[in-house]
Amino acid sequence: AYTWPSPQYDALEGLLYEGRRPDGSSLAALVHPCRKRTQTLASVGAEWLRFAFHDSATHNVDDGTGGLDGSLVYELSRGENFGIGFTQTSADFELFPNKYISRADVIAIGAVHAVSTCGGPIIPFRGGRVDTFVAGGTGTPEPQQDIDTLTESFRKQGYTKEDMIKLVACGHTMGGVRSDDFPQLVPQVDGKAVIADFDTTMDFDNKIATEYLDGTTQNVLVKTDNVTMRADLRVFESDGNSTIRAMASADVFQSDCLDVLGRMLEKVPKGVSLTDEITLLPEKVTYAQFAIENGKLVYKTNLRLLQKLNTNPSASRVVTMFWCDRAGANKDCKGKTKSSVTVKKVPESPNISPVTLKLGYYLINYNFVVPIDANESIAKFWFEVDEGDGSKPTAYNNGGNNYVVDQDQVFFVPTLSKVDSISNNTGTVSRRGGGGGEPVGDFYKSYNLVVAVRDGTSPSRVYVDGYDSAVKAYAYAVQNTVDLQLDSSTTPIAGYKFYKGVFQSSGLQLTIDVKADADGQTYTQGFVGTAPLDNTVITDPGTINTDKMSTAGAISWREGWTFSLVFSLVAAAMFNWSPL
Ligand code: HEM
Repeated sequence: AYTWPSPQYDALEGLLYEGRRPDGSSLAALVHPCRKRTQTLASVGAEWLRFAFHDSATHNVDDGTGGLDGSLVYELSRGENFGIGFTQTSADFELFPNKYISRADVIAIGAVHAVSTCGGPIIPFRGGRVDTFVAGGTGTPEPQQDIDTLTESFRKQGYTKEDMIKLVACGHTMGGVRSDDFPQLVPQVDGKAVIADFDTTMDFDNKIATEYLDGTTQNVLVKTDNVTMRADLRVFESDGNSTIRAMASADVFQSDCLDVLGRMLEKVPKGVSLTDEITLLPEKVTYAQFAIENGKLVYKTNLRLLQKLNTNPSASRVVTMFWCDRAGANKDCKGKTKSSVTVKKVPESPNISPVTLKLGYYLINYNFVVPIDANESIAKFWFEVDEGDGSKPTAYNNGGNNYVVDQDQVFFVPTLSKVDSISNNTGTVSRRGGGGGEPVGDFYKSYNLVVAVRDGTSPSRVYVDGYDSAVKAYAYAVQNTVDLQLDSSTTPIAGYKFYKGVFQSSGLQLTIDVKADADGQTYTQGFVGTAPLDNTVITDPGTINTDKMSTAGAISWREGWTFSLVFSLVAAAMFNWSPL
């Protein structure tokens, strides 16, 4: 079962169900709601699904090579990967990989979002795909191929003939053939580029099958006069139309697609093992960290709860964080337990991820900022949600383990750090495995990082391991270690002194592991984001209560009620959104 923290699970779950990076950049918003591109009017979802297929299609069951491994970005000059949709999709995806989410996982999550937002099933997602930086094998099917070649191509990918028919129907229910890419099949209209949709809807539905069967199909790969290019016709009739006939049922269509697309996303090279299925966490702790804000030491975190669509939590709900000190008279809650109510409630639109929306939920974040006395610090925390209706409060305590703060020796201080964009039009970067000489882009980022180290600790080394795979043109990830120096000019705050150093990255999603070697061990704050640094929105810490019991059921107080209610109204106004 899941326990916090599970950095890879947490990261994958976030991109899948929140649809965005921790800093707010949204992947899902590019495709949802089943969007068309402004310029080309192409279905973004169709482009993303095709992208996933073409990356996956190099899987070879005979030697275990290829599959969803991100190799497609190095294979775009091949005839079998023809089309502007691929270039646009690779640009969509390039911002989203990080240390725990490979480029191939982004491609798979993109396909899950695409199918789900256009009305298809929720394809179960497992993560852990491993990226390659070289082009893979060939063998992706092409429309001029005869049925034996097509069948062999799918066999090599690990599919039966029936699977092949299903996959083509499930893929070609979205999008179409472009005059730009296949002018011999689709002529321009009035001198303008067009897309000939495979069926009459943009949706992920059984129309691709029903229209084919009733003879009204507009699918170019069935109808074109250019008989050689009638790949879909050859595929669909290759078993006497029996599979496609079954798929005329809306239910069969959805369940067949769930099955074959699920398997398509799990075609990975031999040796890659995927995670368990990433399911939506009913409660999730995010952004847990020490911080120094307004010259004071605080501990910040966020409890994310699910809320059913079209419902609101009780207006009298009070969400409280409890914690035990790490040192002093109340160490490990031997004396008093501290608590503080949420300082801000932020409901998120269900639209943040089409998957969460389809599951029937939206998310509410309860932010906590609690003042910390460095001499007492914090050892572990948990939450209680009291609906204020007389029912027993619900405890969220990480399955009985509580949320453990593993160390307080070293942490990143965003509010004292800053980032500059530095123009850089001259350099080039080599793309691994070919291409080469890609422009670096117009700028790189220079991060002035400040890290707090507990006074009294005399570290032999304070350093930052940075990782950024969201780099232009799918070049190598930026990966570097920078040693930090004691900054004796900044007065220590709350028992912490500061170290600083500069990290440079041409990427767009730098995360850092902050480390201090001291007392014969390495203290680490892992996987910290570097946005928004000196633009961090600061919320004043809440008030500490020390006289409350810590066990669920024993809480009888209501202070903070008005406080939390006011904040929820402010949050609703600020975000100009309220749950339907
Ligand atoms: C026999 C195998 C297949 C052949 C010959 C084939 C061929 C094609 C061709 C020629 C296009 C038009 C591309 C363009 O104009 O840029 C296309 C589009 C598309 N294909 Fe396939 N395809 C096959 C299988 C699949 C599979 C298995 C999937 C996914 C499960 C898929 C998903 C798509 C999608 C979503 C589009 C629309 C893309 C868009 O509108 O941007 N295809 N396919």
